[in-house]
This record gives sequence, structure tokens and C-alpha cells, in this order.
Amino acid sequence: CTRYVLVKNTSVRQGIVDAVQRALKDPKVTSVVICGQNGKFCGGADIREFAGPMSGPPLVPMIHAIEAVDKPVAAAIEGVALGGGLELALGCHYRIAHSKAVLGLPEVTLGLLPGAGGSQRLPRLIGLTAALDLITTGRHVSAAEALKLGILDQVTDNNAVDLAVEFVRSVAGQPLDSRRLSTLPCPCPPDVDSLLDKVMSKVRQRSRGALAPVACVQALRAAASLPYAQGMEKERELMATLFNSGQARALQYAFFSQRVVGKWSLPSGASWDNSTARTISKAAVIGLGTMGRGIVVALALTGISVVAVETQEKQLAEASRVVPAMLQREAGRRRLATPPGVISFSSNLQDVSEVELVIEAVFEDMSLKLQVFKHLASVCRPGTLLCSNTSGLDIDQLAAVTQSPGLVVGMHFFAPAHVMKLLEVVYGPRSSPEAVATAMQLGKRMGKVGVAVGNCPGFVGNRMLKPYLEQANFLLEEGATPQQVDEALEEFGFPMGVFRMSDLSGLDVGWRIRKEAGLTGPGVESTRTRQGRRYSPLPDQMCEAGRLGQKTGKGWYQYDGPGGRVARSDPWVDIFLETYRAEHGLVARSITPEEILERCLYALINEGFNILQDAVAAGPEDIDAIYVFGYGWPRHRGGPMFHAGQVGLGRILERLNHHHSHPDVPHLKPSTLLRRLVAAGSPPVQKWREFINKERVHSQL
Ligand SMILES: CCCCCCCCCCCCC/C=C/C(=O)SCCNC(=O)CCNC(=O)[C@H](O)C(C)(C)COP(=O)(O)OP(=O)(O)OC[C@H]1O[C@@H](n2cnc3c(N)ncnc32)[C@H](O)[C@@H]1OP(=O)(O)O
Repeated sequence: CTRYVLVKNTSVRQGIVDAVQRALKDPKVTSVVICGQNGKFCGGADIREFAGPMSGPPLVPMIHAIEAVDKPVAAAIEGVALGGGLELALGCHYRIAHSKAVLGLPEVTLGLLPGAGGSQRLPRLIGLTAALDLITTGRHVSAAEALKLGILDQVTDNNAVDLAVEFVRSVAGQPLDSRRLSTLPCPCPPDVDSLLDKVMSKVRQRSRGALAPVACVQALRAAASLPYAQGMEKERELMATLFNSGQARALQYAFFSQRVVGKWSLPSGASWDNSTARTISKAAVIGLGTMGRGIVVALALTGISVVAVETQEKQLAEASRVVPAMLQREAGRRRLATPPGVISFSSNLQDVSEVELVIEAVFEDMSLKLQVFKHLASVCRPGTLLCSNTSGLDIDQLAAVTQSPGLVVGMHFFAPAHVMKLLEVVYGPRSSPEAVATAMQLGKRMGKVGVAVGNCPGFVGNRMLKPYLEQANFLLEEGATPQQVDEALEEFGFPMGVFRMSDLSGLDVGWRIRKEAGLTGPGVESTRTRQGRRYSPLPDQMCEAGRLGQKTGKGWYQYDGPGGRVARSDPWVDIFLETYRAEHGLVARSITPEEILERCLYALINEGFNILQDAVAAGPEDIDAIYVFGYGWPRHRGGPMFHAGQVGLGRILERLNHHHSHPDVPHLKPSTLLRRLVAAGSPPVQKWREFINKERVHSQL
């Protein structure tokens, strides 16, 4: 056995082709092991290569050549075998892995399918049913599961390369025909067509307009019904369509955005690589409503000891009963044998005196939060980090009532907090880099996508949501129905339209915020202009009528009683809207889905540009990650700012100008940043950060 070292600076693909050819020609070589460097087999193709023409030997013939070799070839899998990496391993005759290795074909998450033979070889190896699951979800599997599925031949806790070498030596000279997956039939269940139809309708429903999952099922149908060569032809055709689709570009952008946001920076120059995070082992959560309970579970799942405090006895009793069950369920879902963290419940704020970090999650009311922060400042030992789960209140105001404002940050979770991936980490002008670094690191430990954002009403996500909701309400005034608006947004790819979503979260949430802002409530005149701007009192009137959404069984839709989930249109709402329009002298007009999308989405995007201009978000990737991970923006559309680039900034500007000039559709004044970008020739989204920084230096923003 000779070890050929792949020369650095040569592309991996070229290196493999050369090494295999040399091994073939070398009579001393009886068998071949392909392994990776530094304990990692292969994470797949370099996604950045997809942006331009791919150079070097193509993967498909390379894998065919390996499969055709007449000496046994084994893949020794350590670390990861993902995408093209697993496809390469499938071309080998044997696969041997370390027990900690992770395998998968995640191409679907990048808008692609396993296009180097994976869609044809995997079902031939593990059967159509299991391959459909792995390929349409892109999920990663452990070595143990891969062994059970038949992807792997052996798994070891010791050195996988040594075992693979020993193994291929032992099989040298044995026939290899049955090991060449391309030559095997695809094991299928008897009712193959009905299985494929069922999976197709499931992925269509789940993926809401995404092309790749559908193409994956089509490729697997080919594997089930066609000879290998024709199946490969189908795989190539489907891959070519996906490869150049906007969706693949959007999903690949989303992959990198998720990683870019981890490299946070603050306007002060502090950043992820020059700030030190504290490692938290004891934390407290104050307030055990829906959000607080989810946060307790999220913390406990990371192994942190949590003091869970609730001063209302009834709420405390309920939380003490519900939270352990939630923890157990979530630990089971994550396949953890026992939940690692310890939770203690208390009604006494004094009990948080020994923790290193507190997350306040009480009712969204500034005076209450100020009271809690004052109390915490007196109870906690010096140096304790104080965080608020506020969804939009002023972090700086909270920091001002403590002795160490530098140790105060926002940690804005999204419901349910133990499930949703997004975490907005909100820094105020006085938040220290250490506090931001600690909150970001804690978020990462909880498996969240943390995004550092500046302090302004609503931060990033909810600030952008405001103009979106506002336009949706205006559209109702002008003649649309809640169903029409929701259908347009769901067709775009949102899991739920704006009105169905409002019904789910409760209409009273926004009502309370508007009351606090003095926009509605006793003594406020019922006009369509408030505080100098067009205002729609429609959602307030719904609340006044007791229609708070799903919880009351009635909202923009009707449900089968309080807590019902299935939304049905409600003639009451139609009459309510007609009466409202008549009272205000409004004449309903017909509104197209295009107008609904432009008015709602471009309003939201425009606010995104304002946020970038105000340096509340460091870059477009931050906004896009927030919308994809927290607000249901369809991932295959990249995020609102990426989408703006795909539509064309000139087009967005033109449509905003159009709607803005309409006398009854104000608030859509295009942002200065959008205008400056268009004037600069609409650079791609990846260049906006640089552009904004330059504009700022030259005081153009
Ligand atoms: C006319 C057109 C005709 C078209 C016809 C086309 C036919 C062409 C056929 C082509 C066939 C191609 C087939 C192959 C496809 C693929 O392989 S697609 C890629 C599949 N692989 C993946 O999706 C894996 C992605 N990566 C991960 O899941 C994780 O990164 C990891 C490997 C599990 C490691 O995780 P972790 O340790 O947490 O590190 P990260 O922070 O995630 O990553 C570290 C840095 O590495 C960068 N990175 C990771 N993977 C890739 C990648 N595949 N490509 C490029 N870069 C990658 C990541 O961005 C991080 O970078 P920094 O942020 O700069 O540190």
C-alpha cells in the first residue's frame, strides 16, 4: 500500500484523478483508500465555484472512473461526507467511517439536487424510500444511522483510515461487480408510483414554490424507472435547470448570510474577532409567560442551570408543570438522552443573586420592565449581564436604571423560543463588546442564528414589519379582503399571509403597542390620520369588537371556537369592511396580487434600506437572515434585500415612487440609500456594505 499525498495548491478534483490513475498503473498497488486531510473527508463542492464556470475535471466522469477501477477502492470517512463528498464516496466500492462522522446530500438546501450521480446511486444502494427522505430534506445523518441505512459498510471508534486500509487489503482480488452501484437495480416498494406521488405532493406543500425539492423527486422517479445512463441524463437536465435558477443563487446566498452574521461588528469597531465572550453556566429568566418558558427550555438544553422566576403564583404553578414536559419533548426531538440543564422555579426575585446572566421576559410594558431592571440591579452581584427579551422597546432606557449600563443588551427571541432559530442581539449605545459577544455566543450555544442589531423602535425585524402591516391594512380599506392579501403573500412563499399570522399571534399584541404609542385608546379621535400620518383604525376596531384572533375563535377569519387553528373566511368581516368604507367615503376598487406584493413587500424592503442607512443593521445579510429565520421569508428568495436585488433596484425605486405619488398611499417615500444605489448602477447585494461605508465616509447618507 503506497500513500500518495495530494499536492497542495492543486484542485482536489485534479488531485484525485491523478492519484487514482497513478494507483491504477502502479502494479505494487492492490487497493485504494480515499480519505480527507485533517480528519475531514469532504464537505462537498465549494459553493463559491457555482457563481462562475467550474474549472478542473468535472465530478461526474471522475466518480465514474473511480467506480470502474478494477482494484477495490474504499472511502475512509472522517468528519463529514456531504454533497459531492458523499457522491464521491458512493462511487467507491466500500465506505468505512468514524463513528462521529456525519453524512448527507444537502444540495436541496442550496437549490440543487445531488448532481454528480447521487440521485441515481443512493437509491440503488439504500432503496427508493430512504433515498427520497434523505435527498428531499437534505438532512444530515450520523454514522450509526448511515450504517443502519446501508450507506456505510463499517463504522469504527478508532482510526477510520487505518481500518479502511486493512479492509481493502483483505478484499483485494475479489470481484467488484456487485459493488458498482451504477450497475445495480433500484430497490423499490411495490406501489412505487403512489409513493412518488405522495412524496411529490408532500414536498410541493412543504416547499411552497421551491423548485429543488420537486426536481429531487423527479430525479428519483428516473432512478426508479430508468436504466442508470438515462437516469443520469435526467439528473443532468434537472441540474442544469436548477443550476442557473434564481432560487439556487438565493439559497446559496442564504447559506453564506447565515455565516456572515456570526462575524458581527459594532459601529465602535468592536467585533467578533476582537471581543471576548464570557461562558455562562448559570442564568435566570424573569417572567414565565409563553416567551419566558421557551427561553428557559432553550437555556436548559445547552446544559445551563436556570433559575426560572415568576411572581404570579398561578402562572408559576402552571410553568412548573409545563416547562419540564416541554424540555423533555424537545430533548427527545433533538435525540438527547436526558435534558442536560437543571431548572429551579421560584417566585422570589432575590433567588437570581448568584447567576451570571439574567433574561427578563416580562410583559411588553416599559414601566414594568424598568421596575424589574431596577430590582435586578440591586439584587444581582456586580458584573451580572442583564438582558431583555423586549421585541422593540428602548434598551438604552433599561440600561440607564442599572449601575453597569455596559452590561445590558437585548436578547430578542421569537416564539416558540426553544424552536425558532432567530435571536436579535440588541446593543445600545452603552452596551459593551463583552456583553454583545456573550449574548452572541450564548445564542450560538442554543443553536440560534444570532444577529447583532442596533437599538431603535422595533429593532430590525419589527421595524420592517410595521410598514408591511400598515400597507396590508390600507389595502383592506381600498377594497381588498384579508384572503386576497394572504393568498398573494402565500403564493409568494410565506407560510402564512399577514392576516392569518396576526390571528395566530393575537391582534391585541399590536393593539397594546399602538395604545402605548398614543395612536389609539380612549380620548383618541377616530380618524384615518393620526400623529400626522395616514392611519388605519381597522385592527383596533377588530379588537374593540372582541376579535383577537385564534384565541377568541374570531379575528380576520373565523375558527372552530377559541384556540381553533383552521381559518375560514367570515362574512362578518366582509360586512365590517363594507360598513367601514361607507362610513369613511371610500369606494372599493379591484386590487391585483401584483399590487398587494408591491405595496406590502416593497414597503418592507424600503424600511430595510432605511435601516442600513441608519446603521441599525451592519449589512443586507443581517436583514435577510432575520427575515428568513424569524419571519417566514421564503428561503428560496434569499431575504428581502436579496430579493430587491433580484427584482432590480431600479424597478423597486420606480414602483415605490409610483405608489408614493398616489394621494392615498403615503409612507412609501424611497429611502436615500436606495436612490444612491440606483444612481451608482445598482451594485450586487454583496457590494452594498462597501458602498454604504464609502457613502458614509463621504457623508452622502
Ligand atoms: C449550464 C450549466 C450546466 C449545469 C450542469 C451542472 C452539472 C454540474 C455538476 C456539479 C455537481 C456538483 C455536485 C456537488 C455539489 C455539492 O457538493 S454542493 C455542497 C454540498 N455541501 C454542503 O452543503 C455543506 C455545506 N457546509 C456545511 O454544512 C458546514 O459548513 C460543515 C461542512 C458541516 C461545517 O460546519 P462548521 O464546522 O459549523 O463550519 P461553518 O462555519 O459552517 O463553515 C466554515 C467555513 O467554511 C465555509 N464552507 C463550508 N462549506 C462550504 C462549501 N461547501 N463551499 C464553500 N464554503 C464552505 C463556510 O462558509 C465557512 O466560511 P467562513 O465563514 O468564511 O469561515
